[in-house]
Amino acid sequence: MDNYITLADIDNLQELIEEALQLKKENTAAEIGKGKTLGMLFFNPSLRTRLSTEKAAKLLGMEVMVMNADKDGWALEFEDGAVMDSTKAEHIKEAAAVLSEYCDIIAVRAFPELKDKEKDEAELVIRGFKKYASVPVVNLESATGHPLQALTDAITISELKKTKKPKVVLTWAPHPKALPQSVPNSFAEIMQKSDVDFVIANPEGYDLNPEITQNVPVTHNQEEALKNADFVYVKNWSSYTAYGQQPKVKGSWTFNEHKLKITNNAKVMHCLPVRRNVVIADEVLDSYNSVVIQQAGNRTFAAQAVLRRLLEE
Ligand SMILES: NCCC[C@H](NC(=O)CCC(=O)O)C(=O)O
Ligand SMILES: NC(=O)OP(=O)(O)O
Repeated sequence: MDNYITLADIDNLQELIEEALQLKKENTAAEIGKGKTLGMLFFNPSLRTRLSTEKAAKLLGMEVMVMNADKDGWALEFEDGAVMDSTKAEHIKEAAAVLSEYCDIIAVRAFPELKDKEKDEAELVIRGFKKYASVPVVNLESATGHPLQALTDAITISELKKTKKPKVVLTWAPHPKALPQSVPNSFAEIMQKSDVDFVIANPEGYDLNPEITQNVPVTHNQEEALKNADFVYVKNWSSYTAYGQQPKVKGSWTFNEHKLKITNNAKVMHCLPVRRNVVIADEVLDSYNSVVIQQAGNRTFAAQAVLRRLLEE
């Protein structure tokens, strides 16, 4: 593996899932990362990604450096040929090259601004690092994807499934803020690479990028979709068509006990952080059906499997 920027960087998903589960079982420190450094740059907040990736790197024997790039770093310019006479002090060309002098792997989190679809889809930050770094680059959630989260999600489903081909529903839920499509995009992508019966339920106006969802059935009827579900992945996202906006929604989409009862006693997933009683009701999050903590725990092993692949190159 040369980089981990999108799920297309995984050549054999099943193998990577099995490796991660093996790492979970072994839980022993390795030597492969000895003398190597992971540098993580965060342009947005994080709890899980930051700590699970740091833990994963340390389990592999790596040193870790973390920077809150939005607060502590120089404002970066990404445009080629820019005349830098305004607020941006450093160009990505130098920043990525210099980081490559200090780090053996660079990992970056950079959310979308959700104002300009074309700009967000250009993935200037993560692609800028890829272009100008001379070491592997890892996506810690970018404008359009969160592949470490998706790998974790696939690992968790693989661990918990009771049938060969479980029914998995990705359902939209309300949220007070406009959120990225990154998590649902990557989840939809990884489910299409998995042996599952996959359906997406979202209100009108919230269909994800059709280039990502492709032939996945999309329904605007949440209750219909939830019937017989073995796994329900609850997540809010802002509109893709009315880009970054939050069009008015009919009915209640909060995932509560009533919705859970429609399913086949489904395991309930969420990437976290979750707004309780807006996205998912307490009665569900605090029930046996919720696997969000196990899911977050698996972030370590997903990151460990990916970092190990990158170190092996
Ligand atoms: N990395 C996991 C989710 C990150 C982000 N959620 C958030 O920003 C939630 C913030 C809040 O609830 O205020 C998202 O949906 O992509
Ligand atoms: N799920 C996830 O990426 O969590 P953080 O935003 O806390 O890293």
